[in-house]
Amino acid sequence: MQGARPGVAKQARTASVEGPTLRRPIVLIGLMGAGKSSVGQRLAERLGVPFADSDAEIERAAAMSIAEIFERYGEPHFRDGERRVIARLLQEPPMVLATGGGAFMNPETRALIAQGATSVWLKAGLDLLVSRTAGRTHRPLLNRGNPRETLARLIRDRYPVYAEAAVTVESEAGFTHDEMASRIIAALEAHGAFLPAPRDE
Ligand SMILES: Nc1ncnc2c1ncn2[C@@H]1O[C@H](COP(=O)(O)OP(=O)(O)O)[C@@H](O)[C@H]1O
Ligand SMILES: O=C(O)C1=C[C@@H](OP(=O)(O)O)[C@@H](O)[C@H](O)C1
Ligand SMILES: [Mg+2]
Repeated sequence: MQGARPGVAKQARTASVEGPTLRRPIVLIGLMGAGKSSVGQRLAERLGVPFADSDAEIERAAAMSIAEIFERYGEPHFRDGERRVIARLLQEPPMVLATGGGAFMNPETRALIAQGATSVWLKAGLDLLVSRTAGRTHRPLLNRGNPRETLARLIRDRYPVYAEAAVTVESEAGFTHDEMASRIIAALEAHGAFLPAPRDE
């Protein structure tokens, strides 16, 4: 496996010096605006592992934006691609994977994540989600109707399912991206998501 992916090789080389080694991939779940993509990137840097975002992977594979995929092929087509992309990424060496907000609602994806990864729910309240998604047009579900009402409905529908995540971290206003990454690392430590550091003697 050595050298298979630069980020993983770096993690293996530096684990005892720089930081903890992941037992399994970390999968970030939560609603639109919770910080999965941006905090996930920071978290991966801090852990010295690769980062992937299922939305970005789908866009790259389809060579079009998510909004275009929804418009041209419909949401079910997007969901199918999302399920396949996540299944593929979970085969790779441990990384931080940010998913799109709907991914964990798929029972097959949820089962794969439960078997092969540590899921982290970035749990945020309605006001924060509304403010962090306002003025952006790349999320098709929020481009129609009233975004606050849509997000409130998604909280009702999805939070009972997101609650199945292995770890929950509250995403609150006032915490920077880096502070959120620190909170996630602390929660992962408490959960036992890292291998014990090798002893020097
Ligand atoms: N802790 C934070 N502090 C400040 N801004 C944040 C924080 N977390 C997320 N954001 C911002 O909120 C927006 C949505 O975040 P994003 O990572 O795209 O969320 P998600 O992937 O969960 O939809 C982005 O502009 C991001 O920079
Ligand atoms: O919640 C959802 O169903 C969606 C969330 C989006 O990702 P983010 O949660 O990263 O915004 C993206 O996958 C798509 O627009 C659908
Ligand atoms: Mg995202």
